[in-house]
Amino acid sequence: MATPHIQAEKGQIAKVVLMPGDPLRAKFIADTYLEDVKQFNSVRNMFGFTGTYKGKEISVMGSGMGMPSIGIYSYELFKFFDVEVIIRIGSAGAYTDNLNLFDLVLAKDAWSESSFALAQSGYDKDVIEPNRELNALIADTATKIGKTVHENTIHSSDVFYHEDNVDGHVEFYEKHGCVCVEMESFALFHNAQILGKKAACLLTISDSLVTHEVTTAEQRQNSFNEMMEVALESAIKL
Ligand SMILES: O=P(O)(O)O[C@H]1O[C@H](CO)[C@@H](O)[C@H]1O
Ligand SMILES: O=c1cc[nH]c(=O)[nH]1
Repeated sequence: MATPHIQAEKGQIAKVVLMPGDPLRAKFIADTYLEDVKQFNSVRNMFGFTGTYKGKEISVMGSGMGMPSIGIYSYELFKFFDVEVIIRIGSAGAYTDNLNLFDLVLAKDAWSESSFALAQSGYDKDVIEPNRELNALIADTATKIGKTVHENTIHSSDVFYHEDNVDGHVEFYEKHGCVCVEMESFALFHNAQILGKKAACLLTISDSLVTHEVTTAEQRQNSFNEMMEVALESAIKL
């Protein structure tokens, strides 16, 4: 049955969903990698598609930016559409010069200042883990297809633009061990845990807060092929 934000019937969404923030990246993945594609959502232009990859049914859907947004979509997918696994595939800003543009990071866990989990379920800690078995599968898949992934703690932030009087990338790296920043995983991992489902987060470095190198908006939409291939090759083993 459709929810306020997803206009699909249960059987139209696969058990495994790949979830970029950008709905146009979801469309790019469906157009580039999936066969027999059917669109299942266009509410608020948050595009969702189901198709097959190497014969396995997979869905791909945008999450929007930030925890309130992915909090809604991931909750509805897990709770009302029987989705079992969500692999977020996002962009991230590097907090260390050990990471270069286009490097892949697999979130070992997500540290956050967000009140999302506290408000949602009373969870009062600031770190949440993804599903460990799913992470092991993704790391193993990456190795098998010749891609390097850095498995580290990430910062899942509520804020894209910080003022100078509060902690910035140096402090997030030194105090909390976060190697890069994105804005959704903490809420995704939380929803997966409270609903007994599985989630992971694979990221491509799109810019560096240390060196100030950046990728373009077009590259962020279309050029994250290595991450997409690791996610797809992992998804067919689930
Ligand atoms: O590229 P996506 O998946 O949107 O991820 C990152 O990019 C957005 C900020 O530009 C935030 O959503 C952040 O998490
Ligand atoms: O959340 C994000 C994503 C990419 N780059 C950043 O600086 N922040």
